[in-house]
Amino acid sequence: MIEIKDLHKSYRMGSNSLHVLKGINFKVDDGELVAIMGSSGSGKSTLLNILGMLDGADSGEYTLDNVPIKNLSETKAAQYRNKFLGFIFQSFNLINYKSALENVALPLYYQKVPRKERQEKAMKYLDRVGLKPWATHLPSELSGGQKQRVAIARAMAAEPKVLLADEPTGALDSKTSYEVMDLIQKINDEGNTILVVTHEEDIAHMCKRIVHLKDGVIVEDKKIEQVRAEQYV
Ligand SMILES: Nc1ncnc2c1ncn2[C@@H]1O[C@H](COP(=O)(O)OP(=O)(O)OP(=O)(O)O)[C@@H](O)[C@H]1O
Repeated sequence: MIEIKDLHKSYRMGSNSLHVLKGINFKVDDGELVAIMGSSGSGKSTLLNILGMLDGADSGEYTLDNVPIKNLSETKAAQYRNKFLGFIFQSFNLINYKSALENVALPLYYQKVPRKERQEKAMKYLDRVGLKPWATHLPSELSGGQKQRVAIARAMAAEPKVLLADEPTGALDSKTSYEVMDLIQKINDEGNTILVVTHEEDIAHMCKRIVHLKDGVIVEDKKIEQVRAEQYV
């Protein structure tokens, strides 16, 4: 599904350059649930932004679903991003003046899905995350965990091949974090490929594989026995 080879990324700061990713190699197969761990500044978000096609690498190869992501035009990149990738953020990134249902339907609107189908699909995914009764509510009327579940439904609505989650539990208390991880595990059980950036050990152990970044290189990449979140909710 994902393959990256010798990926490098530097940021320019005045006359200085900060080498953030220093030759990253890894492969993610269909159906994996991977935690990307590392201390602050190790390059996790930089890597996720490149995987999410929100930013480009300086050198190296990135192949997503057998498509080489290099030198794509803005339009093509946006098309691939919408088709292949769903995003989940720490701060939910919901639109405050739109209902839960409208938030979930939004990516479908951008994909020009007809209105009726949009509504049906959005409701289906809202139901999938257990929030059908909250469809007409605004984000301000939802708890943090519910907001993240709406964001997960929104990420899933366009039926992407990969879900990329950047600190999805970072703004939540432990119990709510485990509820969100329970949902992420169940979505993964259904065969979806998911990458989760986290600096929390317990959250990483709820994935099936941990990739550990340190100073822009992968220092460890191991499959693990998954801890199920369900027992803590
Ligand atoms: N747009 C940018 N311009 C310049 N430097 C940047 C930029 N984005 C990130 N950096 C720097 O690159 C390094 C890696 O940042 P990155 O956000 O990828 O780390 P991270 O592991 O995700 O950290 P955190 O856990 O704090 O989010 C940091 O030193 C950061 O200051």
